[in-house]
Parts: sequence; C-alpha cells; structure tokens
Amino acid sequence: MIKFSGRGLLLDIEGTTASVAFVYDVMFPFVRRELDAYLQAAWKTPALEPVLRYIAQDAGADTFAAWTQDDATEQAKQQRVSAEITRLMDNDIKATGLKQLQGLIWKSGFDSGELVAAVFDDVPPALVRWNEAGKDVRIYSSGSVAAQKMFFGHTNHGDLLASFRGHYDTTTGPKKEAASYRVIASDYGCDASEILFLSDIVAELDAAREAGMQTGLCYRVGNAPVENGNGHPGIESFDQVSIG
Ligand SMILES: CSCCC(=O)C(=O)COP(=O)(O)O
Ligand SMILES: [Mg+2]
Repeated sequence: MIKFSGRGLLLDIEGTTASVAFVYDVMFPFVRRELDAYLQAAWKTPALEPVLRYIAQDAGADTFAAWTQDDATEQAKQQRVSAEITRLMDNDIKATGLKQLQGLIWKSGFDSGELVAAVFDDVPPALVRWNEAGKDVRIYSSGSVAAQKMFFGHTNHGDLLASFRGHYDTTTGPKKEAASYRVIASDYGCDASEILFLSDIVAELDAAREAGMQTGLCYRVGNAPVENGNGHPGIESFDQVSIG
C-alpha cells in the first residue's frame, strides 16, 4: 500500500494503466498492418512532415532530406521510412519519430472502433477517487500525446480523458532521465516531492526519484519480471494507492 498526501499523480500507460499484451498484441500489429498504406496516403501532407523530421533525427541526420538523399524516388523514400519504422518496432525502441507516427496510424483504428483501449478495471475508479480528492492526475508515456488522448478517449470503460490535467511524451525528454521529471514537475507548478509517479519500469522510477518524485512500481499481470525493485514501493493495483 502507498499512502499519498501530495498534490499530483503522474501515470505511465503500458504495464501500469493498461496491459503490455494489449499494446504488443493489438496496437503494434495494427501499425504493422497499416504502415505502408498510411505512408502512401499521407505522403507530402503537413501532418507527416514533422514526424519524418523526428524519424531522420532519431537516425542521426539533421533533416529528412539529408537522411534520404541517396533515395532517388518518393517511393524509395517511403520504403526507407517503412523499413526504419519496422526495425524500430522489431527492437522495441521507443524513438520519438516512431511514437509520433504510430499515433497518426492509430487514429483510424480508434475512430472506426477497431481499437478500444483495454485499461485495467481498477483504473477508472481510482481516477475518480483521486480527482474527487483534488489530485492533479497526468500521463507520461512513450506513446505520443496525440496517441494518449485517443487511447484514453476510447477505452473499454468509456471516455476517461477528462480525468487528466496534462500529458507528456518523449518530446519532453526520455523517460529514463531525471531532467524530464524536473521539467514535468515545473510544469505542474509544484515541488517534485509533491508528485507520485507510477510505472512498471525501474529505470524510469529511478530517474523520477532522482528528480525528487515519490515513486510506485506496478507489478501488473503480464509485466516482465522485476529482478530488483531498487527500493521503489510496489503495488499490484491502483486500489493500493490510498489518499491521505
Ligand atoms: C497510447 S500509448 C501506446 C503505448 C505505447 O506506444 C508505448 O510505448 C507505451 O509506453 P509507456 O511509456 O506508456 O510504457
Ligand atoms: Mg510502461
């Protein structure tokens, strides 16, 4: 049990509010299936432009043009993007460009109803309890802010989006670096010690603790086994966070 009397809760998504299996078995295969058709349809549109820049920068180039200068045709450039996105997904690299592109591709799935975010059953009542207690609940995930909003707007428990006062993704900074949590605390407008960060990844919790946040390690069914929790208090459900 974690007793929390601070001001804000900051929540991870995969392995914390939703199962790893939902993300890997439903959301990622949707992207693999739709990737090439999406790139072809969205090529040269303003929505894709900043995403292509992120993908090129993640690969070490300054610009998309510099990254694709050896590719003669637009089709060859699309193929390069498709191959890079597939490589990143195969290696589960949470690169900003990949995450931004996934968010664009998931939109059609959430809009059509094919994708419905499966959040754990204890999540919606906890969000109600925490909000009723006046807590400032926000999300920090590798998934893009746009994807987070679609995700929580279309869950198996309905639209939960109004439960959150803020969203952060890797454009704020990497989840395993303390500086990212300092930026988030400053955005909350309170001391980091007033925020409880809940995640399934010890390295993320280490970074949040280094920045001064309180932490809770989520042991959800289906999460990868944790060999060393490094002193972070553990919970199996949000029912185990009590508001003091
Ligand atoms: C709407 S987020 C989809 C899940 C995802 O792409 C992801 O990378 C989740 O990572 P997290 O930081 O929430 O564990
Ligand atoms: Mg996670």
